Amino acid sequence: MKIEIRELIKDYESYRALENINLTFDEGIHGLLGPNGAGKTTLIRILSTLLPKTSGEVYYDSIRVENKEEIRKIIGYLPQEFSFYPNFTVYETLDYFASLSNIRLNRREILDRLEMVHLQDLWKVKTKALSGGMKRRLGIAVAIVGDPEVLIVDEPTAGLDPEERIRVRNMLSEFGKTKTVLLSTHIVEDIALSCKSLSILNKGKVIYNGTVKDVIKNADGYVWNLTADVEEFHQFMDKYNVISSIIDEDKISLRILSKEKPSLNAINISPTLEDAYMKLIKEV
Ligand SMILES: Nc1ncnc2c1ncn2[C@@H]1O[C@H](COP(=O)(O)OP(=O)(O)OP(=O)(O)O)[C@@H](O)[C@H]1O
Repeated sequence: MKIEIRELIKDYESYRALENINLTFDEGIHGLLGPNGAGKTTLIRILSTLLPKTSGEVYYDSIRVENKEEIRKIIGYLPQEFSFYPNFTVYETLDYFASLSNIRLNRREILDRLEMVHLQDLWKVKTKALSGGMKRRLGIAVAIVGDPEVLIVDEPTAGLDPEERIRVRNMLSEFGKTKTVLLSTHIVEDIALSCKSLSILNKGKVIYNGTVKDVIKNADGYVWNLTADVEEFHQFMDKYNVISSIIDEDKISLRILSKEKPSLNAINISPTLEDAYMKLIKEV
């Protein structure tokens, strides 16, 4: 299913949170990346019919986003913050949310869905006993309970340990094979490892829209590695965008974003998605 966003504007009273957004998403996983306050949650809430837009158009194929009832049948949404009844079991939780969406599932179907998110062995466990990652996976099961065409997820891996992050990413990849998935995050690595395309938002505007590969190419020639002593380190920090610094005995190894070579001993290195993202955000 295709999501088409045209000239979208969102104002919170006098504050413009989204400015002329034009984006199109179809099957596969699309990343939405941006610093805090960029407007990602605002965009996602508009796409999920939870927030009215100020102007512009949003279509799911030919259905307008104003048609809330129809859209809610098409999308599954996993917000950043959510909670379950603590004394419900995993099984009861999924059963309950399915019935809220007027979806009738038999026992086998509920267990099958729990298997999709690798929670089948925990079906009898109360949700209050689940870890953060397990809760997030149950959240995904709830979001996809109606087998939606589109899945919208806001920061699904925040606060998870590396193993759970991989699990959640793999689950989204599996779903994205045939459906449209919109993944909002500020974790650059999640995008690098799972998304076919990427939109970067900053201060309410789209500052990049394209493939992960192309945005990395944009940063070619801009990333430098050099070593400095403590005094030089402070000078570099004042003058350049320093992406990272690692102390190695009495020297400091720096990763710097710069159009020009920052020092004689600087070596040009291949950019990562994080470098490319920082280059755009810092307007280097
Ligand atoms: N209800 C509101 N009233 C006024 N301003 C708001 C409201 N909600 C959000 N904003 C402002 O709109 C801007 C975009 O917020 P939004 O939550 O969409 O950003 P975000 O990219 O999702 O950030 P985060 O990663 O911190 O959630 C921010 O400056 C925020 O302060």
